[in-house]
Amino acid sequence: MALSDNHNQPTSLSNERGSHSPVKSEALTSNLLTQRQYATDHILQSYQVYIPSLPLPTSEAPNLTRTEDSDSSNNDNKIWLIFIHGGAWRDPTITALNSFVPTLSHFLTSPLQQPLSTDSDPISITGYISLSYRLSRHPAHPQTPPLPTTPDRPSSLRNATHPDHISDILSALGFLQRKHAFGNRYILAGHSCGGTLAWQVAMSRAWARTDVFEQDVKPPLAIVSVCAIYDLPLLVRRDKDAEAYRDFVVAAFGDEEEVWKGVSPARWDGYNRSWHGDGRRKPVAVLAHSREDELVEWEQVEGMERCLSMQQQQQQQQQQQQQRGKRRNNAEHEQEGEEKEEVGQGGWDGDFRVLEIEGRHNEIWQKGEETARAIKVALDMLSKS
Ligand SMILES: N[C@@H](CC(=O)c1ccccc1NC=O)C(=O)O
Repeated sequence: MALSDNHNQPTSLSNERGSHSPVKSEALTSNLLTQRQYATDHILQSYQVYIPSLPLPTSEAPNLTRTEDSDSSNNDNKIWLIFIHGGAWRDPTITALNSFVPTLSHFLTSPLQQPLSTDSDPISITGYISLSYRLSRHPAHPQTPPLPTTPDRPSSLRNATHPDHISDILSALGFLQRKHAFGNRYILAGHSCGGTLAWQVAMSRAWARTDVFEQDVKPPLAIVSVCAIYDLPLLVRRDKDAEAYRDFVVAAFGDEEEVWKGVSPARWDGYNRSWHGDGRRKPVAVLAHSREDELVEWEQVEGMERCLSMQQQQQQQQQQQQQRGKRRNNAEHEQEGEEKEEVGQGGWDGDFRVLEIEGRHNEIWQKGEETARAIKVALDMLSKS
């Protein structure tokens, strides 16, 4: 099977989309986005950004420094949306721009942008970002030997291997957190392997070769993973097209199954340590998956659901233990300090939902509607948390 077919011309799909998603709005939406670099070694270390409160750059002064460095109010309810595209860590035809524009269009043209509650200060999105990151090799997209890299000519070669992809995502988040000072006030959304990368941020592992500052990255308030890969060994063990799947996993992660396990979000048992609330809000996740997804099957989301449920149960058990401990302590007139000793070993205190969405794997990012819906669910969960 050619894993790269039928998705690489997203604009040509506009004919199939019907009247609810006019092409014009997508063309307008892409004009709202500006491309920037978060690092300078590779052309793919870039991002697309749209900050509605800022004037757009004019053609006379495209690089004019706007007020964006200081735009991030400390308002707790103003949060950022950061998107990570899919493409099996390697497909150069799925980009930060084309994979995000349909979703962004839905935010900007549908009632999703309306206040979510009757609160005087509802949660709202203050900036939209879509990240690029270095890609692995792809046999269907051969590369002519690129020109040598110089300080003003970053590399364009696609030969990344783990941990380059996650390292770029962490560099980007660190850069953006320093630039816009949004801390943990962001939703990290990703499609397919972009969802995997989003969860790897929440795993907060010291990925080999990542720089120290990247480990200071604050994980998000919410993760929205759409059609995501959660378990690499399970993905490769499938009956159908196993070789094609193995190819892209090996291109990105090498051929050691232990490495595949270590990077799989559904096999991480430390979310309690790596991704917890900030005292005011619990972390929130939406696992959006379609039963029509022909590339990443439903069993992937089931594995992640089991993983998170188990860690939530540990949390509940621990809370019950603490309650019992407190009652005992009260009864025995113990000193306050002792009950604190029981805290810290527990499970994950987050909240998550599996959201069934509709459509085939690539159709979902091409149309954007279901991704926008999943993000809206996360916003609702956040506004109640
Ligand atoms: N278009 C990709 C394939 C792809 O995106 C994919 C295929 C199977 C399962 C998941 C996939 N993408 C996840 O990011 C390729 O050409 O390799």
